[in-house]
Amino acid sequence: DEKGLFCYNQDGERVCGGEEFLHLTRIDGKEVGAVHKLYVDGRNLEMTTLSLQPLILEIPNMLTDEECDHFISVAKQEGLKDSSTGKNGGDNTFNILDIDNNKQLNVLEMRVTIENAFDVYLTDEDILEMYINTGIDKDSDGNITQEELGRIRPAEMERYIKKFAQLQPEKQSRYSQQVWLYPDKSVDKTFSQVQERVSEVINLPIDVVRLSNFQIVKYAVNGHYNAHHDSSRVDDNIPCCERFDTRQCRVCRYMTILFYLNDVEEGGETAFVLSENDTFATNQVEFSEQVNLYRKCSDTKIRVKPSKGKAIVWYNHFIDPKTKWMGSMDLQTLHGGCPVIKGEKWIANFWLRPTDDRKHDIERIKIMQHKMPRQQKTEL
Ligand SMILES: O=C(O)CCC(=O)C(=O)O
Ligand SMILES: [Fe+2]
Repeated sequence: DEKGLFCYNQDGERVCGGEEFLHLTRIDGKEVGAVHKLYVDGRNLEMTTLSLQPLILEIPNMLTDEECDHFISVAKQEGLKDSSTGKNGGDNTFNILDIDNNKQLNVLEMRVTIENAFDVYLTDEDILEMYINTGIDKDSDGNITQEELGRIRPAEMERYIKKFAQLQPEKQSRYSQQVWLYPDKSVDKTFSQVQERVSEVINLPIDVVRLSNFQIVKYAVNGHYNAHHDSSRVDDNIPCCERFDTRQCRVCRYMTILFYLNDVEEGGETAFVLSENDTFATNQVEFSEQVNLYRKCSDTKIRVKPSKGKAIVWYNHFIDPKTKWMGSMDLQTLHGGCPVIKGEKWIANFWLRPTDDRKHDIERIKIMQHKMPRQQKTEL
């Protein structure tokens, strides 16, 4: 029945309609500390507003202990691999960031150059040590001239930095292991059940919730993830990666639902770097020391403590008032994972992936519905 294709829950009622019916929703967080009580899947849940700018909501016990254990065991079965941010050289070229344009690199400029090219966060001491070990700073003045830079080949530099990052993995921007689960289909009962629950709790149509990916991440001691955005700025010239399979595409994730799968003995909070009253330019912060949660975690105002089964939810994008679909990115969602101090930390990232192209997303949903007949709740 074409007319009943798209359904969502409204005040506990399931309502369905045609294409024009499908829309994105955004929860009204009301005020910080506001608690919204829910009864879902036979359990009482509470959703608390942690912040309005950016909008962050917390739902303790959204997953049961059994569900958490299940996801960890599936992840272990599939096998976890070292995470990477995809920004770690590889082509033996990199941009030299001579910020003051004086044709030489001071220690700060070298630090930023390396961060940008290899995603490795060195201290000033590490950089001076590199100068000594590679002999690049011929006159030992701490400044690298063009001539001195010419003494080292990019490949050699890359090898040095990579070796360094291997020996001190906490200096990478992201130090964790991960695995993607259930690409496209929700063959796993627990997973489809969780999708249904997410749809009810955040009041988003199940079909939109199913446009998602699911990633399990494990952090050991010192594991962390520097502050970043989960999505990207809207850019009409670059399509979302879901729309065209081109190399030049951007990651588009309307929402993030982050589940904590275990209790962490110490550390491992999720930190939001830009909160409520910060009026400074978010563009600047992205490239400042503040993103370096490995060193700066205790400076952040909003820090969420992991707790088994808890979910935190935030909206990486606003809703476009015209299209009622995914609008501009909320720059204040800049966040990351603080270093684990004791124990290990397991999380599941559940990324909702509508793009800024509503028409195309409707096609994606139709294809998905066609491939995967809607399961009845009683079968789950
Ligand atoms: O580990 C955390 O608390 C945050 C993880 C995160 O931001 C991510 O995986 O994108
Ligand atoms: Fe993230």
